[in-house]
Amino acid sequence: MHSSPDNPLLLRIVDDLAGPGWSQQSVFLSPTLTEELAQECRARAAAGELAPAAIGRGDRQQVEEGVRGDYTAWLEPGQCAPGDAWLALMESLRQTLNRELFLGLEELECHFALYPPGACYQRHLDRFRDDDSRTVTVVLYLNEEWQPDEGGELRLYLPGGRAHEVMPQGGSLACFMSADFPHEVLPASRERLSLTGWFRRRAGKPL
Ligand SMILES: O=C(O)CCC(=O)C(=O)O
Ligand SMILES: [Fe+2]
Repeated sequence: MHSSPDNPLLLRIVDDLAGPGWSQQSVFLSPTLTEELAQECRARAAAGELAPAAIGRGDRQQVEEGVRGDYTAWLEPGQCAPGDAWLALMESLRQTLNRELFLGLEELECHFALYPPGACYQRHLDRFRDDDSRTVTVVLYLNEEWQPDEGGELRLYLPGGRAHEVMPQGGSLACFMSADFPHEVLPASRERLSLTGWFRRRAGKPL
């Protein structure tokens, strides 16, 4: 798939990542595709295909619900049509980021995440101590008609002690440089669905 240099949403993300390093797009994906992805996530949950998310890596992986209470399943190419449409759009974003910012992003790993009511993900960085390949984080939200009093915000910790909160509204997108922004997911009063991806460089490459 070739990149689409004219997609203004992708160029806005490029500008934001080049500037402050993070981007919030409130209207990123069509309601139709958003709902199809939400249905795929719910179908996988109903089929028992979502697993409690672990923290850490390799043999140090462990499930700690108080730290991270979501359930996840990887999205791979060829699994479902809406998933493939999403991966194609992310491929355009990858190529645009490489062309404009020379990030050298080589691949995307992507999972559905379901947070039951009350689940959270405490403050963390999307990088492992022994692997710095995750370079850009991208989160698409799949929740129809999210209300401000339902919680579940992504809280991004910005330089200078400030924070920015993103409501997990369906079709909206949060994107940030993985190494630079500690963040957390606040508990919500309803189920919270998302599709989270990380653009990776080859492990061990200097930044
Ligand atoms: O769902 C979100 O808003 C962020 C999830 C997250 O931080 C992660 O999976 O690493
Ligand atoms: Fe994260």
